[in-house]
Amino acid sequence: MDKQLGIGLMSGTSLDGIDAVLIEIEGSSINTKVNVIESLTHEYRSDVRTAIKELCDPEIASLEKICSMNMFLGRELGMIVNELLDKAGIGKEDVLFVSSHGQTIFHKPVGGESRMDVPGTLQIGDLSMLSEMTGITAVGDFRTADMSAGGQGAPLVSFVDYILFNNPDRSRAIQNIGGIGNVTYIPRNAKKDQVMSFDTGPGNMVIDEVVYRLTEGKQAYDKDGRIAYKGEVNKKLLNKLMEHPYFTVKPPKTTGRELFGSSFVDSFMRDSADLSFEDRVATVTAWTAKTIAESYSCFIESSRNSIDDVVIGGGGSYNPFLMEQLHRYLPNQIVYKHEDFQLSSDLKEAIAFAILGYHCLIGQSNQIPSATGAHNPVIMGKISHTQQQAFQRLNDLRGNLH
Ligand SMILES: Nc1ncnc2c1ncn2[C@@H]1O[C@H](COP(=O)(O)OP(=O)(O)OP(=O)(O)O)[C@@H](O)[C@H]1O
Ligand SMILES: CC(=O)N[C@H]1[C@@H]2OC[C@@H](O2)[C@@H](O)[C@@H]1O[C@H](C)C(=O)O
Repeated sequence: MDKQLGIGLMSGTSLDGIDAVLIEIEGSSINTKVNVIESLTHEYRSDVRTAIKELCDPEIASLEKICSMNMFLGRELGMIVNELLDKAGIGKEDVLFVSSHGQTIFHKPVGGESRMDVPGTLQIGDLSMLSEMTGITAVGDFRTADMSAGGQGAPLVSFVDYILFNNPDRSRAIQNIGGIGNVTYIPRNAKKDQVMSFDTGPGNMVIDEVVYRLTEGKQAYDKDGRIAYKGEVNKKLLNKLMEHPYFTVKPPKTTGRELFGSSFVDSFMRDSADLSFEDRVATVTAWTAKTIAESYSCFIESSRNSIDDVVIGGGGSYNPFLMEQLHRYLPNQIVYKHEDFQLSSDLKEAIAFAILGYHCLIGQSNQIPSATGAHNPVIMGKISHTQQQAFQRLNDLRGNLH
């Protein structure tokens, strides 16, 4: 089959904005080959970020605002795709698909007591709007398919980590530090069903919120760890933070703003009231690193499993204080960044969702049940065309597949 052009869009839980990447893709599953052609990052305006953050809080979110934001983000995604194509000098008629993660506003991987209280997840940024704005087939809404098969609906990037990092001689933990942290563990020479994955806990989410509050909204994150470097880690508070019940839950497990969002930071602010601004930031940053390292020793390392390499990605890899702490807590592993493997930490998830979307279109499973806890493999994703020509391009590809 020929190489195809596709676009991946990632709007992650840190709410920093939207990453867009134009790729060339060929092959499938473990033989997938990807080449990045162009990319861009669109930062959310602060009013958009605040509005989305409100939608993540069930106490203040309204149905009307969720519906409007779904269409608004679909339009934003469409504008970004059109901008990316202009930048690359490529016309929509040459692009097979755009695959979008969507903006998670709620994620509940485990149900409750009542019959109707089943697991659910919602990623907004409407696919019809995206397809209509671009004239390209849009793919998205991946997580519900995994949940339908009994999975946690995350981490989905595990499928792509297995393709990119599987190695005959090295066992690897691929660690994303976005809003939330998640890891994919790939033993040496792993078969797909030996891959394990789970959310380790907070990524930058708590650091960002603490910085945002203490700078009264002037700073959205601790750029280059500058604030943390000026502080000291408070051991007593660090140990108290480690007592959060999420860290004792066995994988597969996922989390989000529901556990580590506003209410969590409210209690952190109370518990740390007598510390300086810098000490508070240093402590949450060290804690973030420690949760990652301890999740490996509790849930990955055993008499059968060991980790040779840790490969850090996501925005947290740009925070040197956080990276130093990770080195400190992981003395027995070689700690790399995605860039050491010629992959941009910023773009990795957008590339990953392009790969997931492509597999959906060609009808191949794009998920690893042992990673998400699903009982069987599924093809994740939903497809929207809105325009005849977009549908026709996909139909031609499918004709070539047979
Ligand atoms: N130079 C930097 N110094 C410190 N932190 C940084 C730097 N650059 C990025 N970050 C952190 O990375 C975050 C963004 O990370 P990323 O884009 O990986 O998150 P995401 O994709 O939204 O999250 P997720 O993977 O959870 O969905 C920012 O909010 C910030 O905290
Ligand atoms: C529900 C949701 O959006 N989860 C995200 C979040 O952000 C990081 C972590 O928690 C991860 O498990 C997941 O995203 C990545 C892209 C994934 O599914 O692999």
